[in-house]
Amino acid sequence: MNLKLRASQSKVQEPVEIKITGSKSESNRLLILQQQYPNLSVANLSNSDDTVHLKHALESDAQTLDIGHAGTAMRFLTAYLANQPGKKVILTGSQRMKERPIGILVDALRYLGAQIDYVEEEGYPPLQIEGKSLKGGEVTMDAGVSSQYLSALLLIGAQMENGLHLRLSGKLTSRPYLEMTTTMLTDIGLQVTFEDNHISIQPQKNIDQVEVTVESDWSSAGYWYGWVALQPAGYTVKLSAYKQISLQGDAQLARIYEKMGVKTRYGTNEITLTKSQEFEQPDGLEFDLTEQPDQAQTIFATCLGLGIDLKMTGLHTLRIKETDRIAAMEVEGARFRESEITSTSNSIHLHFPSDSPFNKTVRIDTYNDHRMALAFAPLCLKTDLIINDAGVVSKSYGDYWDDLKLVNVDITEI
Ligand SMILES: O=C(O)C1=C[C@@H](OP(=O)(O)O)[C@@H](O)[C@H](O)C1
Ligand SMILES: C=C(OP(=O)(O)O)C(=O)O
Repeated sequence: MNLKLRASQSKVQEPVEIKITGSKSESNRLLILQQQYPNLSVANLSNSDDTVHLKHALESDAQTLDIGHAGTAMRFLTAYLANQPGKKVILTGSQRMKERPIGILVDALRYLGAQIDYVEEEGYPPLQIEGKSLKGGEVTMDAGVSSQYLSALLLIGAQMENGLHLRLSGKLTSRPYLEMTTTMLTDIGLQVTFEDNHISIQPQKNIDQVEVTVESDWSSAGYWYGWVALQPAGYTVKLSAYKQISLQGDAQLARIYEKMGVKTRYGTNEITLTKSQEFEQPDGLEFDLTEQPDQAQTIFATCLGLGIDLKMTGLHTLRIKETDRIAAMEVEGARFRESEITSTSNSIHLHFPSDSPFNKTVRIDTYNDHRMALAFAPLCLKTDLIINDAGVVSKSYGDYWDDLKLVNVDITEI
């Protein structure tokens, strides 16, 4: 499905209210925990494809489980299934999933006694997993490639006879996601400590009855920050259901987007985003996104729209996500207006030699990456925009196109 988007900058009006589905990161952790601790109940689960895939995989008796493009589901299921005696499955995913490394997690699980074999290429899915009752204990893992490997192991930590003592080596990446995991474990009643580079989880097979409500997805809120940033002063939208104190690292969007003129007001379970009257556009911005990797495309598209020079660092995980996101930004970003875009293995620079106009109609590819479509869509405020394979958004935010219609974006299938 290819979509054409047209929009004009809105007059200041009564704010539209958008309700965004639950966080996919919180939901995916809770599904794995719920399977091991049936006393846990969950409200406001994400309706994203990734969460639905994980839920189906956990409920399935099939011998082959295909989790599509869902990276966290792949990593979390690998650890979970490895600790399920009697289970024998092949865990696989999309072609891209077969290119996303998993060796660090498999090595750690094997070290703890797991039976996992590579079906095709060493270090990559698909995996053949024969579940065992793992004893747990001490293990060291490289923390610099993906925090998902660490979270995967932590989620089964308390179910192992000796618990888990995890030592992190290297420079930790995506820290807020790891802290989300340790906090959630503590919140449901498990004993966890996280000091320096050492995380310990005490063994515990059962918990008391507890209900957790998933906060809405802050990564999805990012596209609304981008949308508001490109509007005239005074423009407002309301998003629910959000809290000021969040488990999600992307809640830092409120601080990040102040620099692009968006103010955040926190209400009861909602946030109000307003384009500031006082905003003076900076010539250039610089962000280290080691802790908010999923916002790279969003910030890039906003700066492209506003004409702000941008330097983003800390992007080393982007090359192994749904697509090589640094390469995708470089190629697709260049379609909008004259600019210089350069990159390294872990950074991207956007520079405007002059105040260049937008090309009349722009068509972008999305590379099976939801965040390419989600992040670039607000640029329809600047030019008529055609998004190829726009259905990709369902990986995290399937209601996006309907929500954009609420703010008067004219969307047609072409
Ligand atoms: O644990 C999680 O829920 C996630 C961790 C991050 O991955 P990395 O740790 O690989 O950067 C993030 O990019 C991903 O969207 C979700
Ligand atoms: C990187 C992402 O997801 P995953 O790694 O779970 O596929 C994402 O949603 O941006």
